[in-house]
Amino acid sequence: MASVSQLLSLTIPISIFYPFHFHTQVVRNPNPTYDDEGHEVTEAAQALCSCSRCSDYQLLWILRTTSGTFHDGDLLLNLKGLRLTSDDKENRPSDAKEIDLQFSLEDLETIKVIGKGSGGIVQLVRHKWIGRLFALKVIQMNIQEDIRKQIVQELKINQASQCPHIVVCYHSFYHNGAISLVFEYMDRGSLTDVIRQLKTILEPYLAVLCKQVLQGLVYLHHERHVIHRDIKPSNLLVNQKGEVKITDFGVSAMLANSMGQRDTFVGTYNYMSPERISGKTYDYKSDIWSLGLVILECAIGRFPYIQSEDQQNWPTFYELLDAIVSKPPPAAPSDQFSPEFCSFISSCIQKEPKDRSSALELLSHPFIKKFEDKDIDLAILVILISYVCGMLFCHLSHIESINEVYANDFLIDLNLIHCCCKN
Ligand SMILES: Nc1ncnc2c1ncn2[C@@H]1O[C@H](COP(=O)(O)OP(=O)(O)OP(=O)(O)O)[C@@H](O)[C@H]1O
Repeated sequence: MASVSQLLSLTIPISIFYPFHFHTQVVRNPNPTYDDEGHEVTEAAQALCSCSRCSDYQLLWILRTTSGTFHDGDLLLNLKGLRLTSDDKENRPSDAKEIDLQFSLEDLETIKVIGKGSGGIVQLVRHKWIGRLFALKVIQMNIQEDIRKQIVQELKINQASQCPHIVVCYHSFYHNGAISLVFEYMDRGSLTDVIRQLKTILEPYLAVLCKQVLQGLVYLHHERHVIHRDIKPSNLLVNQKGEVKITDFGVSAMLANSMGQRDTFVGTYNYMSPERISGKTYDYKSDIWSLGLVILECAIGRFPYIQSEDQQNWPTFYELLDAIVSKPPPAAPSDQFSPEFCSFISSCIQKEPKDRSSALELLSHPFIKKFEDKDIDLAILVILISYVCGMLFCHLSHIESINEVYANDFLIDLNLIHCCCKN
Protein backbone atom coordinates (compact mmCIF):
# COMPACT_ATOMS: atom_id res chain seq x y z
CA MET A 1 0.00 0.00 0.00
CA ALA A 2 1.29 3.47 -0.84
CA SER A 3 2.37 5.63 2.07
CA VAL A 4 0.79 9.04 2.51
CA SER A 5 3.97 10.78 1.33
CA GLN A 6 4.11 8.56 -1.75
CA LEU A 7 0.51 9.34 -2.36
CA LEU A 8 1.01 13.06 -2.00
CA SER A 9 3.95 13.06 -4.35
CA LEU A 10 1.85 11.18 -6.86
CA THR A 11 -0.96 13.67 -6.60
CA ILE A 12 1.06 16.88 -6.73
CA PRO A 13 0.37 17.54 -10.41
CA ILE A 14 -3.33 17.13 -9.79
CA SER A 15 -3.43 18.80 -6.43
CA ILE A 16 -2.78 22.20 -7.90
CA PHE A 17 -6.51 22.38 -8.56
CA TYR A 18 -7.52 21.54 -5.02
CA PRO A 19 -7.54 24.54 -2.72
CA PHE A 20 -7.04 22.65 0.54
CA HIS A 21 -3.70 21.17 -0.21
CA PHE A 22 -1.56 22.92 -2.74
CA HIS A 23 1.10 25.31 -1.62
CA THR A 24 1.03 27.69 -4.52
CA GLN A 25 -0.28 31.10 -3.56
CA VAL A 26 -2.30 32.00 -6.60
CA VAL A 27 -3.27 29.60 -9.29
CA ARG A 28 -4.98 30.14 -12.57
CA ASN A 29 -6.40 26.94 -13.93
CA PRO A 30 -4.49 26.14 -17.13
CA ASN A 31 -7.07 23.56 -18.17
CA PRO A 32 -10.17 25.39 -19.25
CA THR A 33 -13.53 23.95 -18.34
CA TYR A 34 -16.78 24.27 -20.23
CA ASP A 35 -20.22 25.36 -19.22
CA ASP A 36 -23.48 23.62 -20.20
CA GLU A 37 -23.61 25.37 -23.57
CA GLY A 38 -20.07 24.34 -24.38
CA HIS A 39 -18.53 27.77 -23.81
CA GLU A 40 -14.98 27.68 -22.63
CA VAL A 41 -14.51 28.99 -19.13
CA THR A 42 -11.01 30.33 -19.31
CA GLU A 43 -10.60 31.88 -15.91
CA ALA A 44 -11.71 28.91 -13.93
CA ALA A 45 -10.11 29.23 -10.58
CA GLN A 46 -7.98 31.38 -8.41
CA ALA A 47 -7.08 30.07 -5.03
CA LEU A 48 -4.93 30.57 -2.02
CA CYS A 49 -3.95 27.62 0.06
CA SER A 50 -5.92 27.09 3.25
CA CYS A 51 -4.52 23.77 4.37
CA SER A 52 -3.47 23.33 7.96
CA ARG A 53 0.17 23.87 7.09
CA CYS A 54 -0.29 27.26 5.46
CA SER A 55 -1.62 29.41 8.24
CA ASP A 56 -0.69 32.67 6.52
CA TYR A 57 -3.00 32.25 3.58
CA GLN A 58 -6.69 32.72 3.32
CA LEU A 59 -8.80 30.56 1.11
CA LEU A 60 -10.19 32.22 -1.95
CA TRP A 61 -11.84 29.94 -4.45
CA ILE A 62 -13.64 31.54 -7.30
CA LEU A 63 -15.18 29.48 -10.00
CA ARG A 64 -16.27 31.59 -12.91
CA THR A 65 -18.18 28.78 -14.52
CA THR A 66 -21.94 29.12 -14.43
CA SER A 67 -22.62 25.42 -14.60
CA GLY A 68 -21.80 22.44 -12.44
CA THR A 69 -21.29 24.53 -9.34
CA PHE A 70 -23.50 25.40 -6.43
CA HIS A 71 -22.95 28.82 -4.95
CA ASP A 72 -24.63 29.40 -1.64
CA GLY A 73 -23.25 32.39 0.22
CA ASP A 74 -19.70 31.53 1.12
CA LEU A 75 -20.13 27.93 0.07
CA LEU A 76 -19.10 26.53 -3.29
CA LEU A 77 -19.79 22.97 -4.30
CA ASN A 78 -18.73 21.29 -7.50
CA LEU A 79 -17.19 18.12 -8.87
CA LYS A 80 -13.94 18.89 -7.07
CA GLY A 81 -15.55 19.15 -3.69
CA LEU A 82 -16.96 21.57 -1.17
CA ARG A 83 -15.27 24.81 -0.22
CA LEU A 84 -16.20 27.27 2.46
CA THR A 85 -14.68 30.64 1.77
CA SER A 86 -15.16 31.76 5.35
CA ASP A 87 -13.69 28.59 6.75
CA ASP A 88 -10.41 28.92 8.60
CA LYS A 89 -8.10 26.32 9.91
CA GLU A 90 -9.39 26.57 13.49
CA ASN A 91 -12.79 25.48 12.27
CA ARG A 92 -11.64 22.19 10.89
CA PRO A 93 -12.25 19.02 12.84
CA SER A 94 -9.10 17.34 14.04
CA ASP A 95 -10.02 14.07 12.33
CA ALA A 96 -10.37 15.87 9.03
CA LYS A 97 -6.86 17.26 9.40
CA GLU A 98 -5.71 13.72 9.95
CA ILE A 99 -6.69 12.77 6.40
CA ASP A 100 -5.10 15.70 4.69
CA LEU A 101 -4.85 14.14 1.24
CA GLN A 102 -6.33 14.35 -2.19
CA PHE A 103 -9.76 12.94 -2.53
CA SER A 104 -11.92 12.24 -5.52
CA LEU A 105 -14.76 9.83 -6.12
CA GLU A 106 -12.47 7.74 -8.31
CA ASP A 107 -10.22 7.17 -5.29
CA LEU A 108 -13.03 5.31 -3.54
CA GLU A 109 -14.03 1.70 -4.14
CA THR A 110 -17.40 0.39 -3.02
CA ILE A 111 -17.41 -2.50 -0.60
CA LYS A 112 -21.14 -2.83 0.07
CA VAL A 113 -24.37 -0.93 0.63
CA ILE A 114 -24.82 -0.35 4.37
CA GLY A 115 -28.01 1.62 4.50
CA LYS A 116 -30.83 3.23 2.65
CA GLY A 117 -32.69 6.36 3.63
CA SER A 118 -35.35 8.48 2.04
CA GLY A 119 -32.68 10.61 0.35
CA GLY A 120 -30.55 7.83 -1.15
CA ILE A 121 -28.21 4.98 -0.34
CA VAL A 122 -25.22 4.80 2.00
CA GLN A 123 -22.28 2.66 0.93
CA LEU A 124 -19.22 1.45 2.76
CA VAL A 125 -16.26 2.55 0.64
CA ARG A 126 -12.51 2.17 0.92
CA HIS A 127 -9.93 4.74 -0.14
CA LYS A 128 -7.84 2.86 -2.69
CA TRP A 129 -4.57 4.45 -1.62
CA ILE A 130 -4.71 4.58 2.14
CA GLY A 131 -7.15 1.74 2.71
CA ARG A 132 -9.27 3.79 5.09
CA LEU A 133 -13.00 3.13 5.26
CA PHE A 134 -15.66 5.80 4.81
CA ALA A 135 -19.43 5.92 4.48
CA LEU A 136 -20.49 7.41 1.16
CA LYS A 137 -23.96 8.88 1.03
CA VAL A 138 -25.30 9.61 -2.42
CA ILE A 139 -28.26 11.95 -2.66
CA GLN A 140 -30.01 12.45 -5.98
CA MET A 141 -30.52 16.12 -6.63
CA ASN A 142 -33.70 16.15 -8.66
CA ILE A 143 -35.34 17.66 -5.62
CA GLN A 144 -36.86 20.94 -4.66
CA GLU A 145 -34.73 24.02 -4.36
CA ASP A 146 -35.35 24.43 -0.63
CA ILE A 147 -34.38 20.82 0.15
CA ARG A 148 -31.20 21.33 -1.84
CA LYS A 149 -30.51 24.41 0.25
CA GLN A 150 -30.97 22.40 3.41
CA ILE A 151 -28.52 19.79 2.19
CA VAL A 152 -26.02 22.50 1.43
CA GLN A 153 -26.58 23.73 4.98
CA GLU A 154 -25.84 20.23 6.22
CA LEU A 155 -22.54 20.34 4.42
CA LYS A 156 -21.63 23.64 6.01
CA ILE A 157 -22.30 22.37 9.51
CA ASN A 158 -20.52 19.10 8.98
CA GLN A 159 -17.43 20.56 7.44
CA ALA A 160 -17.04 23.13 10.13
CA SER A 161 -17.88 20.74 12.96
CA GLN A 162 -15.41 20.55 15.78
CA CYS A 163 -17.46 18.35 18.02
CA PRO A 164 -16.46 14.73 18.68
CA HIS A 165 -20.15 13.82 18.87
CA ILE A 166 -21.03 14.94 15.37
CA VAL A 167 -20.23 12.54 12.51
CA VAL A 168 -17.48 14.16 10.42
CA CYS A 169 -18.19 14.86 6.76
CA TYR A 170 -14.77 14.78 5.13
CA HIS A 171 -15.69 15.68 1.63
CA SER A 172 -18.56 16.26 -0.71
CA PHE A 173 -18.97 16.21 -4.45
CA TYR A 174 -21.62 17.31 -6.85
CA HIS A 175 -21.63 15.25 -10.01
CA ASN A 176 -24.20 14.16 -12.58
CA GLY A 177 -27.15 15.48 -10.63
CA ALA A 178 -26.18 13.84 -7.34
CA ILE A 179 -24.44 15.00 -4.20
CA SER A 180 -22.00 12.50 -2.74
CA LEU A 181 -20.97 12.97 0.87
CA VAL A 182 -17.96 11.20 2.32
CA PHE A 183 -18.63 10.61 6.01
CA GLU A 184 -16.64 9.15 8.82
CA TYR A 185 -17.58 5.46 8.90
CA MET A 186 -19.32 4.46 12.11
CA ASP A 187 -18.62 0.77 12.17
CA ARG A 188 -21.42 -0.32 14.49
CA GLY A 189 -24.24 1.29 12.56
CA SER A 190 -27.07 3.20 14.15
CA LEU A 191 -28.99 3.04 17.40
CA THR A 192 -31.76 1.36 15.39
CA ASP A 193 -29.43 -1.61 14.92
CA VAL A 194 -28.45 -1.56 18.60
CA ILE A 195 -32.08 -1.59 19.77
CA ARG A 196 -32.97 -4.30 17.27
CA GLN A 197 -30.21 -6.52 18.58
CA LEU A 198 -30.31 -5.80 22.30
CA LYS A 199 -34.00 -4.93 22.62
CA THR A 200 -33.36 -2.73 25.66
CA ILE A 201 -30.43 -0.79 27.09
CA LEU A 202 -29.90 -0.54 30.83
CA GLU A 203 -29.87 2.82 32.58
CA PRO A 204 -26.10 3.11 33.20
CA TYR A 205 -25.36 2.59 29.51
CA LEU A 206 -28.23 4.83 28.50
CA ALA A 207 -26.84 7.62 30.69
CA VAL A 208 -23.44 7.39 28.99
CA LEU A 209 -25.00 7.21 25.54
CA CYS A 210 -27.34 10.08 26.31
CA LYS A 211 -24.51 12.25 27.63
CA GLN A 212 -22.70 11.92 24.30
CA VAL A 213 -25.81 12.82 22.31
CA LEU A 214 -26.40 15.78 24.62
CA GLN A 215 -22.84 16.98 24.06
CA GLY A 216 -23.54 16.85 20.32
CA LEU A 217 -26.79 18.76 20.82
CA VAL A 218 -25.15 21.38 23.05
CA TYR A 219 -22.68 21.95 20.24
CA LEU A 220 -25.43 22.25 17.61
CA HIS A 221 -27.80 24.36 19.71
CA HIS A 222 -25.48 26.58 21.70
CA GLU A 223 -22.45 26.92 19.44
CA ARG A 224 -23.77 26.47 15.91
CA HIS A 225 -27.31 27.72 16.62
CA VAL A 226 -28.81 24.88 14.63
CA ILE A 227 -31.90 22.79 15.23
CA HIS A 228 -31.20 19.26 14.05
CA ARG A 229 -34.90 18.52 13.36
CA ASP A 230 -34.50 14.81 12.79
CA ILE A 231 -33.17 13.25 15.98
CA LYS A 232 -34.13 9.58 15.77
CA PRO A 233 -32.38 6.23 16.37
CA SER A 234 -31.12 5.89 12.77
CA ASN A 235 -29.40 9.27 13.04
CA LEU A 236 -27.42 8.34 16.14
CA LEU A 237 -24.43 6.30 15.00
CA VAL A 238 -22.14 4.10 17.06
CA ASN A 239 -18.59 2.87 16.62
CA GLN A 240 -16.65 0.07 18.23
CA LYS A 241 -14.90 2.50 20.57
CA GLY A 242 -18.30 3.09 22.14
CA GLU A 243 -18.61 6.59 20.71
CA VAL A 244 -22.06 7.87 19.81
CA LYS A 245 -22.38 10.64 17.23
CA ILE A 246 -25.21 12.59 15.66
CA THR A 247 -25.48 12.50 11.90
CA ASP A 248 -27.69 13.66 9.06
CA PHE A 249 -28.45 17.30 8.84
CA GLY A 250 -30.59 16.82 5.75
CA VAL A 251 -33.39 18.69 7.42
CA SER A 252 -31.46 21.00 9.66
CA ALA A 253 -31.16 24.68 9.08
CA MET A 254 -29.52 27.52 10.86
CA LEU A 255 -32.01 29.54 12.84
CA ALA A 256 -30.00 32.61 12.18
CA ASN A 257 -30.10 32.32 8.41
CA SER A 258 -32.73 33.40 6.00
CA MET A 259 -34.40 30.04 5.69
CA GLY A 260 -36.46 30.73 8.80
CA GLN A 261 -38.93 28.02 9.72
CA ARG A 262 -39.49 26.59 6.30
CA ASP A 263 -40.24 22.93 6.68
CA THR A 264 -39.64 20.44 3.94
CA PHE A 265 -39.50 17.30 5.98
CA VAL A 266 -38.97 13.92 4.38
CA GLY A 267 -38.68 10.96 6.70
CA THR A 268 -40.39 9.60 9.80
CA TYR A 269 -42.77 11.71 11.87
CA ASN A 270 -42.55 9.36 14.85
CA TYR A 271 -40.11 11.50 16.80
CA MET A 272 -41.44 14.87 15.71
CA SER A 273 -42.51 17.26 18.47
CA PRO A 274 -46.19 18.26 18.90
CA GLU A 275 -45.49 21.89 17.98
CA ARG A 276 -43.88 20.86 14.68
CA ILE A 277 -46.70 18.50 13.82
CA SER A 278 -49.22 21.27 14.54
CA GLY A 279 -47.31 23.66 12.29
CA LYS A 280 -46.43 26.05 15.10
CA THR A 281 -43.11 27.79 15.46
CA TYR A 282 -40.48 25.60 17.05
CA ASP A 283 -36.97 25.87 18.35
CA TYR A 284 -34.13 23.81 19.84
CA LYS A 285 -36.56 22.25 22.32
CA SER A 286 -38.04 20.32 19.42
CA ASP A 287 -34.86 18.22 19.35
CA ILE A 288 -35.17 17.64 23.12
CA TRP A 289 -38.64 16.10 22.66
CA SER A 290 -37.20 13.73 20.02
CA LEU A 291 -34.25 12.82 22.23
CA GLY A 292 -36.61 11.98 25.11
CA LEU A 293 -38.63 9.62 22.89
CA VAL A 294 -35.46 7.93 21.58
CA ILE A 295 -34.05 7.37 25.09
CA LEU A 296 -37.38 6.09 26.40
CA GLU A 297 -37.60 3.71 23.43
CA CYS A 298 -34.12 2.37 24.22
CA ALA A 299 -35.18 1.77 27.83
CA ILE A 300 -38.55 0.09 27.28
CA GLY A 301 -37.72 -1.68 24.03
CA ARG A 302 -40.55 -0.30 21.93
CA PHE A 303 -41.63 2.98 20.39
CA PRO A 304 -43.31 4.79 23.32
CA TYR A 305 -46.61 5.48 21.52
CA ILE A 306 -47.36 1.79 20.98
CA GLN A 307 -48.17 -0.91 23.50
CA SER A 308 -46.15 -3.68 21.82
CA GLU A 309 -43.95 -4.15 18.77
CA ASP A 310 -46.68 -6.29 17.24
CA GLN A 311 -47.47 -4.73 13.87
CA GLN A 312 -51.19 -5.05 14.65
CA ASN A 313 -50.79 -2.53 17.46
CA TRP A 314 -49.15 0.20 15.43
CA PRO A 315 -51.41 3.22 15.13
CA THR A 316 -52.14 4.54 11.68
CA PHE A 317 -50.22 7.58 10.55
CA TYR A 318 -53.03 9.96 11.55
CA GLU A 319 -53.72 8.21 14.85
CA LEU A 320 -50.06 8.63 15.73
CA LEU A 321 -49.99 12.31 14.85
CA ASP A 322 -53.19 12.83 16.81
CA ALA A 323 -51.78 11.00 19.83
CA ILE A 324 -48.61 13.11 19.79
CA VAL A 325 -50.54 16.36 19.55
CA SER A 326 -53.64 15.64 21.68
CA LYS A 327 -52.83 12.91 24.20
CA PRO A 328 -50.73 13.21 27.36
CA PRO A 329 -47.05 12.56 26.61
CA PRO A 330 -45.48 9.17 27.30
CA ALA A 331 -43.55 8.69 30.55
CA ALA A 332 -41.11 6.15 31.93
CA PRO A 333 -42.91 3.60 34.19
CA SER A 334 -41.82 4.49 37.72
CA ASP A 335 -42.05 0.87 38.91
CA GLN A 336 -39.40 -0.20 36.39
CA PHE A 337 -37.01 2.73 36.30
CA SER A 338 -35.10 4.91 38.74
CA PRO A 339 -36.58 8.27 39.84
CA GLU A 340 -33.65 9.99 38.11
CA PHE A 341 -34.42 8.31 34.81
CA CYS A 342 -38.15 9.05 35.06
CA SER A 343 -37.37 12.68 35.86
CA PHE A 344 -34.95 12.91 32.92
CA ILE A 345 -37.56 11.59 30.49
CA SER A 346 -40.13 13.96 31.92
CA SER A 347 -37.71 16.87 31.47
CA CYS A 348 -37.58 16.03 27.76
CA ILE A 349 -41.05 14.81 26.83
CA GLN A 350 -43.27 17.74 27.72
CA LYS A 351 -45.97 18.96 25.39
CA GLU A 352 -45.04 22.61 26.01
CA PRO A 353 -41.53 23.38 24.71
CA LYS A 354 -40.95 25.87 27.54
CA ASP A 355 -41.42 23.04 30.07
CA ARG A 356 -38.59 21.01 28.51
CA SER A 357 -35.01 21.44 29.69
CA SER A 358 -32.30 22.61 27.34
CA ALA A 359 -29.48 20.31 26.20
CA LEU A 360 -27.08 22.21 28.46
CA GLU A 361 -29.36 21.82 31.49
CA LEU A 362 -29.86 18.13 30.77
CA LEU A 363 -26.12 17.56 30.79
CA SER A 364 -26.16 18.26 34.52
CA HIS A 365 -29.37 16.33 35.20
CA PRO A 366 -29.05 13.85 38.13
CA PHE A 367 -29.61 10.92 35.74
CA ILE A 368 -26.53 11.86 33.70
CA LYS A 369 -24.50 12.77 36.81
CA LYS A 370 -25.43 9.55 38.59
CA PHE A 371 -23.17 7.37 36.44
CA GLU A 372 -20.43 9.85 35.62
CA ASP A 373 -17.88 8.49 38.08
CA LYS A 374 -18.80 4.85 37.49
CA ASP A 375 -16.41 4.43 34.58
CA ILE A 376 -19.02 2.82 32.34
CA ASP A 377 -17.68 1.83 28.97
CA LEU A 378 -20.19 1.86 26.12
CA ALA A 379 -17.81 -0.28 24.10
CA ILE A 380 -19.10 -3.22 26.16
CA LEU A 381 -22.51 -2.78 24.55
CA VAL A 382 -20.82 -2.99 21.20
CA ILE A 383 -19.09 -6.23 22.19
CA LEU A 384 -22.45 -7.47 23.35
CA ILE A 385 -23.91 -6.83 19.92
CA SER A 386 -21.06 -8.84 18.40
CA TYR A 387 -21.84 -11.55 20.90
CA VAL A 388 -25.53 -11.61 20.00
CA CYS A 389 -24.60 -11.77 16.32
CA GLY A 390 -22.12 -14.53 17.18
CA MET A 391 -24.84 -16.53 18.90
CA LEU A 392 -27.05 -16.14 15.87
CA PHE A 393 -24.14 -17.24 13.72
CA CYS A 394 -23.72 -20.33 15.96
CA HIS A 395 -27.37 -21.08 15.69
CA LEU A 396 -27.40 -20.76 11.94
CA SER A 397 -24.13 -22.65 11.54
CA HIS A 398 -25.04 -25.41 14.04
CA ILE A 399 -21.98 -24.60 16.13
CA GLU A 400 -22.37 -26.00 19.64
CA SER A 401 -20.78 -23.24 21.66
CA ILE A 402 -20.23 -19.53 21.30
CA ASN A 403 -16.71 -20.17 22.59
CA GLU A 404 -15.86 -21.85 19.31
CA VAL A 405 -16.48 -18.53 17.63
CA TYR A 406 -14.94 -16.28 20.22
CA ALA A 407 -12.25 -18.61 21.54
CA ASN A 408 -9.37 -16.30 20.81
CA ASP A 409 -10.96 -13.02 19.96
CA PHE A 410 -12.81 -11.90 23.07
CA LEU A 411 -12.84 -12.64 26.73
CA ILE A 412 -16.48 -12.23 27.50
CA ASP A 413 -17.80 -12.55 31.00
CA LEU A 414 -21.18 -14.18 30.57
CA ASN A 415 -22.43 -12.72 33.83
CA LEU A 416 -21.68 -9.27 32.53
CA ILE A 417 -23.57 -10.07 29.35
CA HIS A 418 -26.58 -11.19 31.35
CA CYS A 419 -26.41 -8.08 33.49
CA CYS A 420 -26.45 -5.96 30.36
CA CYS A 421 -29.42 -7.83 28.86
CA LYS A 422 -32.61 -7.14 30.67
CA ASN A 423 -34.54 -9.76 28.75
N1 LIG B 1 -21.51 7.44 8.61
C1 LIG B 1 -22.11 6.26 8.65
N2 LIG B 1 -21.46 5.17 9.08
C2 LIG B 1 -22.08 3.96 9.12
N3 LIG B 1 -23.36 3.75 8.76
C3 LIG B 1 -24.06 4.81 8.33
C4 LIG B 1 -23.49 6.11 8.24
N4 LIG B 1 -24.44 6.95 7.78
C5 LIG B 1 -25.55 6.21 7.59
N5 LIG B 1 -25.33 4.93 7.91
C6 LIG B 1 -26.29 3.82 7.83
O1 LIG B 1 -27.13 4.02 6.73
C7 LIG B 1 -28.49 4.07 7.14
C8 LIG B 1 -29.25 5.02 6.24
O2 LIG B 1 -28.84 6.35 6.55
P1 LIG B 1 -29.58 7.61 5.96
O3 LIG B 1 -29.07 8.79 6.71
O4 LIG B 1 -29.47 7.60 4.49
O5 LIG B 1 -31.13 7.37 6.25
P2 LIG B 1 -31.96 7.24 7.59
O6 LIG B 1 -31.47 8.24 8.59
O7 LIG B 1 -31.98 5.80 8.05
O8 LIG B 1 -33.41 7.59 7.09
P3 LIG B 1 -33.95 8.99 6.49
O9 LIG B 1 -33.31 9.19 5.16
O10 LIG B 1 -35.40 8.77 6.39
O11 LIG B 1 -33.58 10.05 7.48
C9 LIG B 1 -28.45 4.48 8.61
O12 LIG B 1 -29.58 4.03 9.29
C10 LIG B 1 -27.18 3.80 9.09
O13 LIG B 1 -27.44 2.46 9.45
